[in-house]
Amino acid sequence: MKTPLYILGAGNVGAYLCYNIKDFPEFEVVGLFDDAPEKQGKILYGFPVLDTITNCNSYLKDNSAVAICIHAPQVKKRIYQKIKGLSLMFPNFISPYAWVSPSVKLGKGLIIYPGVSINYECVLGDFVNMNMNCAIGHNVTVNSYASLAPGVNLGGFTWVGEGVDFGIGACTIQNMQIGADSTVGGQAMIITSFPENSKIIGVPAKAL
Ligand SMILES: CC(=O)SCCNC(=O)CCNC(=O)[C@H](O)C(C)(C)COP(=O)(O)OP(=O)(O)OC[C@H]1O[C@@H](n2cnc3c(N)ncnc32)[C@H](O)[C@@H]1OP(=O)(O)O
Repeated sequence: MKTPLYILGAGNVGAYLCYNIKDFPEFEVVGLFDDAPEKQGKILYGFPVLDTITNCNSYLKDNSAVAICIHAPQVKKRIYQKIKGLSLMFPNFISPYAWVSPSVKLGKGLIIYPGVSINYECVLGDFVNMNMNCAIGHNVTVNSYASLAPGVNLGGFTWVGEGVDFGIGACTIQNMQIGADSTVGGQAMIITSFPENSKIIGVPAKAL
């Protein structure tokens, strides 16, 4: 019997999971939740939008499987804080077309897209998203709620703080530290570490 799955977020990440749910054959999607008024009552990506995320608690029964399908780190964190008191499961959705070294430590609620490679002794916190073709070098730590857009490349021993939002194609050399809640612009090339709440752009990357 398949596990019923509730998807929080009917945007791009939710669409990815709905369209590719066959890659995770143990789950069947019951429906989505989204706070956008225009999405209410619609069928999106083949599944119904059941209600708002604000109202989702009343639908989620004990041991329901839930995927928080949101890119924005702060929004993911806020949603998890709202539902964490319920007895829910937060499975990892790691594409069968990704490569994850067996020595990687995995949190919960991960969404890892096709083409991602993660090398040995990395550590991923909870609710980390990695979009297509990210390449994560050895001994990298990516803390909870961080989101990586397509094609992010992290050098060995990079440390990514909680809630960092990495833009498309951004890179670090080895041993970099990116403070919590920072935003990294598309195509930034990071060659020095940055404190928390930085906005980082350019080649070589500088604080905006
Ligand atoms: C599948 C998908 O679609 S995944 C999503 C892919 N999208 C991304 O990766 C988005 C990443 N976001 C960015 O790169 C954004 O531009 C941010 C977050 C860095 C900056 O956004 P904002 O704070 O709104 O900055 P804003 O657009 O006002 O630009 C401020 C300045 O920075 C420059 N700038 C903005 N982004 C970048 C960038 N990635 N690289 C270099 N310069 C940049 C602008 O040209 C502008 O310069 P100016 O002041 O000389 O005119």
